[in-house]
Amino acid sequence: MAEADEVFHVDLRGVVDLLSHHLYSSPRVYLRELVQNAVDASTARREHDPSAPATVRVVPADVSADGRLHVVDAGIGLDEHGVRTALSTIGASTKRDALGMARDSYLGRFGIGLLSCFLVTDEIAVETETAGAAHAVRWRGRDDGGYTLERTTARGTPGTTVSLAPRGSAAELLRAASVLRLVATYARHLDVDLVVETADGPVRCARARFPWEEADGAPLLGRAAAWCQDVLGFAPLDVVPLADPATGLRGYAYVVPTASAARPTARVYAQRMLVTENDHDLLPPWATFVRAVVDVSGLGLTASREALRTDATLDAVRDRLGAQLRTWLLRMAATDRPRAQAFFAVHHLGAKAMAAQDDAMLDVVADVLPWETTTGTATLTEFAAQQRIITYVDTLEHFRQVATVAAAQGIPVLNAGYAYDAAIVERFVARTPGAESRRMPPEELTTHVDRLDADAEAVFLPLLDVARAVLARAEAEPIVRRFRPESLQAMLLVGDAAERDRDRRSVADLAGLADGPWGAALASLADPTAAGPAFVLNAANPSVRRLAGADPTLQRLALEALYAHALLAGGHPRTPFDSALLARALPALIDHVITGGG
Ligand SMILES: Nc1ncnc2c1ncn2[C@@H]1O[C@H](COP(=O)(O)OP(=O)(O)OP(=O)(O)O)[C@@H](O)[C@H]1O
Repeated sequence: MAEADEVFHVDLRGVVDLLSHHLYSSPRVYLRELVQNAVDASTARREHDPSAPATVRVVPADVSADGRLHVVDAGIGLDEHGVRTALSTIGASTKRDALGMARDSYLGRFGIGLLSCFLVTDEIAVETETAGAAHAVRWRGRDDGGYTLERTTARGTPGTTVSLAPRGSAAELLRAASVLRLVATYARHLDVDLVVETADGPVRCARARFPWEEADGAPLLGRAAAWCQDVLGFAPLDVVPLADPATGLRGYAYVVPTASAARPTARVYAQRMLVTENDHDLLPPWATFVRAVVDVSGLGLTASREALRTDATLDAVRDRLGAQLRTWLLRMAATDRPRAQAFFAVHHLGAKAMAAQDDAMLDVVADVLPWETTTGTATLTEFAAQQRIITYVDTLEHFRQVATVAAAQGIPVLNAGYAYDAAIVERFVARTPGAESRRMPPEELTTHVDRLDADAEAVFLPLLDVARAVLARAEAEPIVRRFRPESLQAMLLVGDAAERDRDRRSVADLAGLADGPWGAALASLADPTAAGPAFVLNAANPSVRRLAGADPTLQRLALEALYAHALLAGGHPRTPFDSALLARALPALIDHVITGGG
């Protein structure tokens, strides 16, 4: 059989269903599409006749005489041929040029927007007329893909009226209250006279200016902040103007007043019509400290017009906007230190995320951001100026373990326990001539405290024996050292390997497996080289010295209480053994004291 060239067949009902019910996230978009068509028709007419009115009138279903919603424009209209080729052909649009490129002056482009009306109605009626036409055209399209077309008497003025009879479930969306809300959401910034008829008379709804268009002379932050409060619901800490001439983008990035780790959101308008209130692609992911509002003409939209199209242009715009935010931050840090400090106090996480990959930002963070150290608060630059080697611990837990003792001994240790900290320290050192860094394992602190001589240690040997028995299940090794502060009776130092080992035992304890065959399997996972946690008693502390001579029962109870206290003070994760000990240690000690040890 000879090869025949055939074309696809289209199941019209399926296509209409797909493009109306499944493309859009909500039936609310029907009004946006109708207003958009009316605005485009007005724009097209004014290209030939600049004095023509740019008026769009919406008559909600509960206000009109016939119970239907009407959108009336004085736009270019369609003749019979236009109705057949544009309105009755799915995917055809008059808003593209000969090459199929969307024209910048129009909002529409795909030739499917009208179908979104089938989300709220079973039939779309259009009455339309072009300038000087002998007659008008009435078209009715049904959601099964069929339509009728007839000529009607010309009114003598061009324009189009689209009418929708509400479908039961969506009727609410065609009533005045919803229409006003939808118009305020999507269309309040459009440059047309958009009027919604209500029972109380016509309401003018558009022509709102964007905050960057306000020219009332008030300072930038004040006037932009009012808009931000009104639309986004918060008072911004600062405002960063955004502009991208290549895509006609203008906007503001508002610095949010509270710390946030979420991806930055942008409220995006395209040619003044709202696209999305929640875009996550326009700004770089590290810009967690802002929420943006932009209007753009040169970025592609998805077919539902509810999101920016992710493509190379969007990637390039994102980079350029990121550069603008970065420049703003760097300039602020260089020229207005108090403001920069206020910014960093809230947004250190976002700034650190940037600094972890950007050298200029790293310099700012090193210079401005305060870090917690055992010798007080300092910037990285200050700390490095005092210490040749930056000693740091890289978890919060480790810092809690070492902070008191290191502070008392004057050992400078930096808390690099938050996200990005350790990476920033390493990058800073790599960029700073002569600087070095060293990550300190917490158990190393025992080498910074004084050992006792054999005679002094002998006094504590019986106490250490009791401690060993008490802490056998905790597998903590009791030792005695002399260290400052004298007021600290004991500390618990858990190193990396010991931490892993504690986790393993915690699992076994919880599952009740410690003594069965699984216990042996888990035990075999233990790191044989692991130094267990060190429970360090302070020989410089008077209570500990007295405890060395106390009776064994009091020693046992007091040691349990000291261990419990060290656990809490170090903020260590607890094994079930620890929890049980924590629950009983203090009550048992109190009991013992009250009953006089009897
Ligand atoms: N109010 C109107 N006045 C004049 N022509 C209109 C009107 N509404 C629709 N049309 C014509 O019908 C065509 C199809 O409209 P439709 O809304 O389906 O698609 P579009 O606006 O071209 O693109 P998009 O799918 O992006 O909305 C338009 O291109 C336009 O030619």
